[in-house]
Amino acid sequence: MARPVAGVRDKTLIITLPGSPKGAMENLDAVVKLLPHACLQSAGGSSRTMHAGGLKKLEAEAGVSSPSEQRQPQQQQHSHDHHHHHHHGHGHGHGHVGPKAHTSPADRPQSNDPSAGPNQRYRSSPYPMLSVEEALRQISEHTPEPIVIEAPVNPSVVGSVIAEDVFATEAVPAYKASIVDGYAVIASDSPTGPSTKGVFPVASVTHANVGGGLQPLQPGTIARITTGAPLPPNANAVVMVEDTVLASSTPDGTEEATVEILTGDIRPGENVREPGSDVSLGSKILARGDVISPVGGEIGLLAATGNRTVKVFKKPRVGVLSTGDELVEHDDPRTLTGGQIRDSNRPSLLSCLQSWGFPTVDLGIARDTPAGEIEHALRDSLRGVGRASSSVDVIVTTGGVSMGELDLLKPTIERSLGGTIHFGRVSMKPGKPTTFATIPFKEAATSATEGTQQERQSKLIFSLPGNPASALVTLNLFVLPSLHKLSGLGKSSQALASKPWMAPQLGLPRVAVVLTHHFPLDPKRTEYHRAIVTASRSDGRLYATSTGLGGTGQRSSRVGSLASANALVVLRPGRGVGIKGEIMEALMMGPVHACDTRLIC
Ligand SMILES: Nc1nc2c(c(=O)[nH]1)N[C@H]1C(S)=C(S)[C@@H](COP(=O)(O)OP(=O)(O)OC[C@H]3O[C@@H](n4cnc5c(N)ncnc54)[C@H](O)[C@@H]3O)O[C@H]1N2
Ligand code: MOO
Ligand SMILES: [Mg+2]
Repeated sequence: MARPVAGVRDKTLIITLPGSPKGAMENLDAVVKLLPHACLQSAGGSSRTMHAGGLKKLEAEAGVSSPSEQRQPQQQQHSHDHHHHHHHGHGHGHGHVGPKAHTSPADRPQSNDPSAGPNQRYRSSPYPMLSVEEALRQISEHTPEPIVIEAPVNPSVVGSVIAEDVFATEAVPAYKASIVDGYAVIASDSPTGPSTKGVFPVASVTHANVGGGLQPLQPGTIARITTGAPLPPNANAVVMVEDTVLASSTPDGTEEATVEILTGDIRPGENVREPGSDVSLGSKILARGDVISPVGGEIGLLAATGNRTVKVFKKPRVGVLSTGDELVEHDDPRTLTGGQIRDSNRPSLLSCLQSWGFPTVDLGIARDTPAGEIEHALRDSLRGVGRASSSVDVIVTTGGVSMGELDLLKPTIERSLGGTIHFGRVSMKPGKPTTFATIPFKEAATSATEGTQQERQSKLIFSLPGNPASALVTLNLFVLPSLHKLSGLGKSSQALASKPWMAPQLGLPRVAVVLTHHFPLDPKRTEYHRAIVTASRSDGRLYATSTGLGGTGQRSSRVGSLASANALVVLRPGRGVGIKGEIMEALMMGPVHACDTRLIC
């Protein structure tokens, strides 16, 4: 309901906008086309002289460029929100200021309403171009705090982050246990005490799974024992079977009667694990912020200490939706016709998300036409109906975010779902039209920080560009850090404070790599060049080799640029090339290969 308020003081035009980002955008939209004109007027130009041909001169004096100049720098980074489309139409010689008076098509108010006709369609993007860093900051700011759940200790919990310190509910071992197979003995510390060397009657046999009620060991006797079995009362050491020989058998020949121990060097405690010596009862075994890794060590600790469940941060559920009339299921046996293409983004993105350990929901393909199909698919996935059996936390869509008339994601999010688009363009290659939005949604949840009931206010939507390489690169670059934050990664932990090298970072790990050849640079956008990073076996350095150079090698339609790639080399904008031998930053998407440096350099 808010309206922009405007006034002029001296030669300064002052406009106030409402506080909410959505309201500010809408209000700015309403006035932005008039701003150059208003600036010129407030700077002293009269409407009449401007339209009598003095406009160009005044524009030059006021530092406002003409429409043709305006189209050039669209890919530059902008430190503040401003729109481009408002400059279109100047120089057309209209008579009055105000939307109603516009006569030429380019002067008409522009809108993101998909049903708007050609007169009102945007001809330049109204979304400011953000730097990658600013886009990541927006994502971090609008990604909600993680939620705590109690999960069973089993392989499904791998990849989760511990939400509360965990303590041993049982000691390991719970009893005095033998470390070897051999004979439990009563050893002495004293040089004058009885020696373990000699022939001894074998009093009993103890296996690892013996129940209670072991007979105490009498001095002068020994007991056969297996690895891990409890020592009989009185026994304090174990002699390895290798240090003994059979002296005599029972009359029926089925058992040992006496055994000779060949060593006299056995001390009390030898080959014995004291109760709690691996993990003491009540000790802290895992700290808040620790990750339950696929290596198995953390699960092992939880299982060994009697923790049947564990408090972890809930992993976000991610829905993946492809959009576009041209898309055909990748496994459809029919021959493609016309402009049909295989939906490669969905299988590729779902695989990537699953490999990161997140539960996924395949939301299928939503057609651009009939109108409303995309909206319904998004609504269903948020409500947990249709293809999503329960509500998703994050939606990833591909396609429909650029400037085409069937690029419907942005208007659907804003107009139909009441969402807020935090950014709609990023200065990067590939991935320029990447869009990030939040949609209001209420769900009862337990706050990670308070431990109390609170409402999770919004769901996240990442609308990635349809071009396959763009979709996969932006999934890695933008969606992963958000999923990491939602999973509780990076939550403080005392254990981590003492091991700073272990501090988990959000998103892909960053490393320095040596270029094995020249890499071309984009003059304006930061490029995420798909590459294979190998670790040299000889000099301890990492080397990056492109997955494809030349005209089409890194084209954003070429998903093959990601086949065999394990890294994105970050190439800042510039002229010329990144030189062979230069050190650049790379983001690791997969494991490093080991190689012989001579093969690549
Ligand atoms: N006038 C402008 N046109 C374009 C701009 C621009 O700034 N101004 N940006 C270009 C860039 S950069 C990209 S990236 C693409 C982004 O396109 P959209 O996100 O709108 O995606 P679509 O138009 O739906 O499709 C683009 C391309 O990708 C193919 N596609 C879509 N979905 C899939 C899928 N699931 N699997 C495989 N391939 C898919 C689609 O068929 C198109 O070929 O816009 C440029 N245009
Ligand atoms: O920014 Mo686009 O993703 O280059 O093709
Ligand atoms: Mg498009």
